[in-house]
Amino acid sequence: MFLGGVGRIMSVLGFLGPNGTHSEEAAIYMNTLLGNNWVLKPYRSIYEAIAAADEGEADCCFVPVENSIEGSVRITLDTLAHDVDLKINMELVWAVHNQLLVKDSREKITKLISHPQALAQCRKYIKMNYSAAELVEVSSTAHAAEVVAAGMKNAAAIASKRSADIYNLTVLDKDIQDNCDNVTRFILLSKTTSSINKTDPEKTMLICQMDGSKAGSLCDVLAEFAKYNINMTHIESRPTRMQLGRYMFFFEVEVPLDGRERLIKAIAAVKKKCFWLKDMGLFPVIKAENKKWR
Ligand SMILES: O=C(O)C(=O)C[C@]1(C(=O)O)C=C[C@@H](O)C=C1
Repeated sequence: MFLGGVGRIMSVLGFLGPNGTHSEEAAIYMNTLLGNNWVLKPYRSIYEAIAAADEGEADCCFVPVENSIEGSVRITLDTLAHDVDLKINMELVWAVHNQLLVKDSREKITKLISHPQALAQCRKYIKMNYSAAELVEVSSTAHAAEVVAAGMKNAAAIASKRSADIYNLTVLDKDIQDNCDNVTRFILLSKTTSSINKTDPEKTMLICQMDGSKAGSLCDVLAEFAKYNINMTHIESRPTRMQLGRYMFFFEVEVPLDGRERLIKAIAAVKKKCFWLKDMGLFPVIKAENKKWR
């Protein structure tokens, strides 16, 4: 927190920088939507943004957790499980529009530079139009735009329209992602579950490890969700980092419309079947208006 222009204490929200990333665009949208006046602070990596919120350098952070084409953002899941003690306050589903940006439109393009997620989201476009181009992965889409703006020869960045404006680049091709339904889920993380958003919670995330050497232990956990009629929206496994072949699970489940009672019972039952369980808190889900939802 720091003192704002009128001497008011303002909250700091960390995001993957530099300015112009999809993360920043989504964070600006959320800031406005919630009527907040948070100061947005760019970090060099998703890990650093999350760590800043955990260590109190930022009050909260806003990071991607899953993309509809490329799947989970593993650094977010792993950091939540292994390195920090944070809660999810809300989820924003954000349409990701990727553009092909150049400094000089007369130059031949032999290099495409972007964040690995964005390169993966545009695979078909790249194959059809730039199959021979070298793919250069960098820390964010906006950083790619920065590099092209700084004069990298024969290079085009895959980044947002906002990046084109900030770094003074030309949009050579619009909406080049493989699917017009390209969306990324972002989560707002902070030390506590607060009343940042007054909307009713719709989901929760649980991270846990069960006895992988015992037959049926995952099935036992899933059976508890089924028993309490709790709908699961996402399941993912990641290494525990302790031993090869040992995994932890990420479950995202819905809060029942008729109340939280069943969910609380289901979580308690699941906990009994796990070595450990991290409850990421209840949170609302907001669909951004930068896409027409079907
Ligand atoms: O590089 C960016 O612009 C980001 O905000 C990161 C990120 C990601 O890590 O998934 C966010 C949304 C898009 O899916 C592409 C990239």
